[in-house]
Order: sequence, then structure tokens, then C-alpha cells
Amino acid sequence: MRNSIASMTAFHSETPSPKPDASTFISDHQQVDRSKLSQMYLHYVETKDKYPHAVLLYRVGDFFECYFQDAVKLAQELELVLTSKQAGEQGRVAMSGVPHHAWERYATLLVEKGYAVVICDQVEDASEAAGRLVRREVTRILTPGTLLEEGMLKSSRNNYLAAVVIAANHWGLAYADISTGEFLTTQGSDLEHLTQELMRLQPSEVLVPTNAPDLGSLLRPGETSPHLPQCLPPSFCYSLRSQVPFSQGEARPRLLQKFKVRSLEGLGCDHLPLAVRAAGGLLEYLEDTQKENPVTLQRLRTYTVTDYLIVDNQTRRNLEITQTVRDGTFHGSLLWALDRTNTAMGGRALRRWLLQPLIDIKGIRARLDTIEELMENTPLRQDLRQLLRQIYDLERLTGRAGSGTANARDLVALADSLSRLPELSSLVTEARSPFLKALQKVPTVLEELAHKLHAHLVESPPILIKEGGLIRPSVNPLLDERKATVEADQQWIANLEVDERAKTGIPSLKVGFNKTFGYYISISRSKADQVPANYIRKQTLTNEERYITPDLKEREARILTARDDLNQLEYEIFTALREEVAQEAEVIRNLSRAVAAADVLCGLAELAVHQGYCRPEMLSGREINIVDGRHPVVEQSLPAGFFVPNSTQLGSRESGVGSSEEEISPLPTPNSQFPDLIILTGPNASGKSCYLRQVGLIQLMAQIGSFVPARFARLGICDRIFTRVGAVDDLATGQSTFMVEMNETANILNHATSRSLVLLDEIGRGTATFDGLSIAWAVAEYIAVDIRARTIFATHYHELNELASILPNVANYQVTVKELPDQIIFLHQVQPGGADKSYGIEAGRLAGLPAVVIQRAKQVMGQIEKHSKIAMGLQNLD
Ligand SMILES: Nc1ncnc2c1ncn2[C@@H]1O[C@H](COP(=O)(O)OP(=O)(O)OP(=O)(O)O)[C@@H](O)[C@H]1O
Repeated sequence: MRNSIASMTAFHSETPSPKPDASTFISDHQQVDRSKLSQMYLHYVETKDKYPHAVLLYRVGDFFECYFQDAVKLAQELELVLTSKQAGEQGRVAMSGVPHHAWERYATLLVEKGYAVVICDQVEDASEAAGRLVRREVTRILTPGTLLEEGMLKSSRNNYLAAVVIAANHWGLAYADISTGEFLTTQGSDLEHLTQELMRLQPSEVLVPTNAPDLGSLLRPGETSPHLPQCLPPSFCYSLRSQVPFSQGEARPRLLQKFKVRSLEGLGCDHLPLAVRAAGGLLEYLEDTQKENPVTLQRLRTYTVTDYLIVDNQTRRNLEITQTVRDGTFHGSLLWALDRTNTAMGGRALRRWLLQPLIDIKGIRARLDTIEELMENTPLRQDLRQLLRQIYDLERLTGRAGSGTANARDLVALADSLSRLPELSSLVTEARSPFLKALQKVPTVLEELAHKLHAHLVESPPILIKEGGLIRPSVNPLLDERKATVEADQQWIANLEVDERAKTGIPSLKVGFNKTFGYYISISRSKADQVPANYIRKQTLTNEERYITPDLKEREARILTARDDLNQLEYEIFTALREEVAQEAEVIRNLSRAVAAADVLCGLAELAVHQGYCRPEMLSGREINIVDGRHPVVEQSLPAGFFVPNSTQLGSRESGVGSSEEEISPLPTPNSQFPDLIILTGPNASGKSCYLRQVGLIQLMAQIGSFVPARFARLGICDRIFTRVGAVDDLATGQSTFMVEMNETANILNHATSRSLVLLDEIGRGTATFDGLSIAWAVAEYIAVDIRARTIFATHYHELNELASILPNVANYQVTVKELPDQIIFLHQVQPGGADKSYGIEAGRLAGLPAVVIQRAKQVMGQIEKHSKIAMGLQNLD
């Protein structure tokens, strides 16, 4: 059925359309007199009542339409035309719409903007309705955290739905990616950890139990509500939920029932009430919103935040792990530099690993062993990589099969991928390392499943699953019979053209088909007088007349019924296959996880070979000993051989630890032991920041189990990595550069331990010189003496070099430059000793500051230097 928006094939207004006069139509569904609405609009408002907080897309013929407030919202958000439509005696109501075949694209845009979208589709053909209202039902509820459609998800990252429960300082957090089935829960007692976990996960939607009056509403990023706990970052979408499903009384039985267990002990969360409540609340939300497409989740896993290396959001940003600081791009990030994966699952796994490095040495070594084996065995590595390229996104394909949204192409892709697994397993029969061994056994059920899918489904099935063409011949005798009938009838039609041409003597006679009239015989108007008597005229066009005959109509009815029956049977066979896949979801996903891990490790091995990385020796102690380390990203952006390697030694060696590295000539240190804190000085742009980040990145890479860009590395496991790198004003919270800097510094001083790695790039620059210097001095001293965290402190305050003469665990290093008469050459080499000048005035001269200003600056500096020997003064204080 075409309607008044039929002409709007492109609803986007090229030039902003004049605002429609809102007084001429109703734009609030609560304000209508329902008795005056026509049947369809009444059904619309009743459906809208059930989903007051979502945008309701309502199928009408070839369009999905929105009315009332949703029409206004849709038009505003997607820059579509807002118009109006007569809704019975009630008068005109606001209306906007999108073509039905493009609903996914428009729904994606709405969901990205933080809206929930409800799809109310026609569930019968308009012709079946025969005059009554076409049956429509809600077929899908889309919220940012519950997407399954391929086009709506980014293949390179998980799409998490999270749920939080907060009780005083304690919290529970559960999260799930319903497209891959991952489902985890945890509990903690430090609200800062909750914030950090949310920042790590970047969930698309967070469920919060509240007693807000507007339960069910979705707060879009940046929107606030008095019902939202303060510790939750404003950058996410929050769904305000009732507290009931988050109560222990409801959550616990829901989990027990879902995972068919008698106690939660096996899931690891029996003793964690807040974790249980968050997980139960999350499950209830899925049950509530995914009625039509119930999701298949993996068994709930419980984890502890402190079981992993803690990298706070600031540090993740500063180390540019998944995106650059400057412009937020993936290109130039650590993930970009390391990603050599060949599957979407591997790509997501690498991202997860980088965002959650390990602290468990055994786990790290298992990954390192696998990389080592893959580096040594080049043919194995290359064959594996080649094969992995042919494996599609098993995790998400299985997810779509489980929720009944997979089409036949998805199942063929799944079968193609599953049928590669035996090959994969035969490649690794001799493998020794744990992650390759995990691929040695492919459950026979998966081989059988792949075989069955291939045997049933045609090689390239259509996207639509209700219009036939999916199932091979000889799969089902009844299907074959129906196909034969349809084919015979089609042949009858084809013959009809030949026969009728012969009978009538009209060579241009054709048999055609259209949706409105079905089959017809078409004859050019000039031959209309030769038409036989049994032809019944149906339609007259400019150049042709269209006829039907009783025979043709009788045959048509048979053909259409037979085709419908055929399509229905194909659909039933297909959905049964899909159901079989869903039954094996857990087995497929377990294997997918193993494939993803092998893919990550193959990629890291490839990278290590090409970039000349070394295997880090991992220790439980505090030592950080890197010989000729390189920055993994900067190195790749420079021409080969241009990056200047630098060494780092930090953290006193525990007695009894061997010194195998000595022949590799580690950097000489002023003390026999490695220092805990390095004061790093050097001119602007000499490479201090790069060096600082390089150390953090090498440590982080080692803790995900990767080889590292260095000639040698022996690394004690860190519990946390902290960074503080030049801040910018945080306009959103109204904090100045200096306050941001102080907040970050306070966070470090309050949380760092002797097992942490602290990287400080300039402290105290945002205030008066002496304030800044004093703070920098006190901070360095506190870290070196009280915390003893392994620390590199880059600074332009050369006065800090004097700390090394006071504290035995502090050493000075500098990034060297070569001074020529009218230029400075950056050597990018880190060497012992403190720089005595910053060359800031030289930089100013090169930038073109007037000579008189440069001269005066030098005089002032001379004076200041005379008065800044603070170390001696402080020594006297002690
Ligand atoms: N080891 C290195 N080898 C080669 N090039 C390097 C090296 N370290 C840094 N660089 C190059 O030098 C540039 C400046 O480095 P960086 O930003 O680390 O300097 P900086 O000393 O921190 O400067 P500032 O004090 O002004 O912040 C980088 O963009 C990088 O390309």
C-alpha cells in the first residue's frame, strides 16, 4: 500500500524545509481523543503506551512510520521531512517515516544517538487481511546494548550491556555482549574501580536500578538524572530500571534457573551478593526486551578486578592503547601497531587483552610459549594465518542463530567456517604450546553440523528467508514434490506464450506477471482486434492491452498456492537447521574463543618476527630491565632504522636473582642497584615523552603475553600502571589544567604501590614556577621514599636532579642533544646524568622571538639560577 509519503523515497531534505506549523497537527499521543482515532492509529497509540520511552517504528505498507512526538523526534534527529496525516475524525497528526527496506540503517542512527527503537511490523500480508486491519506486532526492541544485527555492530569491538548495583561504597557490575554471548560479573568495594571498569568496557548501555518515577527511560550520553549515582561517568547511556529484578530475592533464582544450577557456587558468585544482583537484573532486562529473539548467553563467569593489571582510563588514554590522544583515531594507537589478526573474533580478543592485561605469570607465560612456538615454526604460522583468514565471525553468527535472526547466508558462512576447523586441528597436531593444543580436538558434533548445513543449504542462498530458494534438492521428498509442481506450472505458463502466439497469430504476444493482477497476457493495442473471444480485458496501457483468461487464472491460483507452500516448507526446514545451530551454541563459542586466542597469538608472533621483538622474561619481583627498548608505534611510523633504541633499568633487584643480562651491557647506573625513580631531563622535543610511554607500553605488552620491542627485557609484574602526561583544561567539569593535573597526581599518590609503574611527564607546570617546582619535588620525594613505585619523572625543572644526591634510589637521566652554533641536533639518546639546560630560549630564538627579548631572557635566567639551589636548603631542613 502506497501512502502519502510514498513520494518521499529520499526523506532527507537537501535544503532545510520550512518548519511545519505544529498548530495544524497533534504531536502528543496522550492528547488525542482515542474514540476519534481510526483503527490503525488506535492500535498505534496503544502500542506506544507500552513503550513510552522508545521511538516506535510502525510498518505501514512500504514504510515504517512514526506519529506524534516520535515523528517530531525522528525528523529532528535524522533530518527527515516532518509532515502530517489524517488519523480518522481526530484530525491530522505529526508523521515522519523511512522506507521499510532501509529501517536498519535509520534504526542504527537512532540507537547510536542513544534511543531505544521498537519495531512494530506487519505480520501478515495486506491481502490476507482482506479489508480488516493488517495484523501488526512488535518484532524487535533495539537498545544500544542489545544489538544483534550485523550492520549495527562494529566487528572489531564488543558491544557491551552493563548493569550496576551500588550499596554505600560497595558495588556489583555485570556485563554481557549478547552478540557473542560473553557474560561476566564482579563485585568490589572501591567505587573508583567501578568507574575504571566502566571506562574499560565502554558499555553501550548501562542498567541502573532506581526508584525514579520514569522507569524504563533511557538517558542519552550527557543527560543527567537525580536518580543516577554520582560515581557513574556521564558519557554512557543509562537505562533506569525498577529495583525489583535487582533484588537478591529475584536475581538469585533467575540466575539459578537460567543456568540450570542448584547453587551459584559453580558460577563463582555465591558469596558476592552485589555481583549476583547486577547479573540477575541484567538477565531480566534481556528477558523483557528480547522476547521475540531470546539471546543465548554463555555460562556466567565471575572475575575480580584486581586479578588483572589495573590501567586507569587516564593511562589508557595517555598510552594511546586503542586510540590516539590528539584526534582519537585508531591509526597510530597501540592496537593499530599490534593488530595482525585475521579474524573478527581475534581482533576483538586482542582489544580485550590490551584493555585487561594479566598479572598472573602462568597465564602470561602460556601466551609467550605459544608465540615462541609460532615464531620458531614459520610454516605452521603461515598455514594457520592462511586458514584463519577463511573463518568468519563464528561468535556472532552463532549469536544470530541463537536469537533467530540469522539468515541462510549466515548459516552457510558458519558452515564454511566450521568445516575449516578439522584442517586447523590437523595443522596443530604436533604443537606443544597450550593455545595451539586447545585447537587439536574439534568436537565431532561440529563437523557433523557443518556437513549437514552444507548438505541442506544451497551454496549462495538469498538474504530473504521466506521467499524460497534456500534448500537443495533431495533434502526433503515433500519439498521436491512441491518444487516439481511449481516447476511444471511455470512450464505451463512458458508454453502458454508459445501456444497463444500460434493460436492468435500475434507474434508480439507476451505473458507477464505483476503483483496487482497476477499473470496476464499482453498484446499491443494495434492487434487488439485479433484477440480471441475468451480473453477478458483487465487493463489498458498507452501501447498495450492486458488480458486474462479463466484458464490462466485457475492455473495462477494453483501456482501461487503451491509456491507459498513451497516457501513455507523451505522456511520450516531452514528454521529447524537454525535451531540445531543454536543448540550447539556453547560448543561453537568455546571453540571460537580458542580460535580467537590462536589468531591473536599468531598475529603477535608474526609481528614479533617482522619487528624483531624479544621474549620478555617475566618475574614476580620489582625489576624492570629493558635493553634497547623501542616505542612500538613510533618505531613503525618512522623509516626502518631511524628509531633510536634506549634502555631502562628500574626497581631494586631482589637478592639471588641472576644477572644473565650483564653481558648485554645494561645501562650503567649510579648505584649498584637499579633506581626506583628516574628524573629524566632534556630539551623540548628531544624524546622524553616518547621514552616514558615506551616503557609503559613495553610493560603492558609483556603483561598481555606479547613479545616486546627490545633487545632484552626482564620485567617484574606490575599491579598498576599510572601515567600523568600534560593535561588540557577539562572544560566539561570546569576544571583548570592545573586542577586536572593535581587531581591526577593525587590519584597516583593515593593508589600507587611499590609494585606499580608510574610515568610522570611534567608536574607543576600549570602554576607559578616555585609552586610548581616545590610540588614536583615533594611528589618525587614521596614516591621515592614512601611508595617506592618504579617511576620515571620527566621534567624541565633541572633542580630535581639534586634529589639523586640525597636519595639513594633516585637516578638522573637525560635525553641528549648535540649543540651546533646555530642549531640543536636531537640524538634521542637517554644517558645517565641530568641535563643542565632546556634550550627553551634557543627554541624561542629559532621561532623568531626578537633578539632583545632573547637577550633579556638569558639575563633573567642567570639570576634565577643563582637562587634556585634548593637542594642544599632542604638538606639543611632535615
Ligand atoms: N628514540 C627516538 N628515536 C627517534 N625519534 C624519536 C625518539 N624519541 C622521540 N623521537 C621523535 O621526537 C619527537 C619528539 O619527542 P617527544 O614528544 O617525546 O619529546 P619531548 O622531549 O617529550 O618534548 P617536550 O618536552 O616538548 O614535551 C617525537 O615526535 C618522535 O618522532
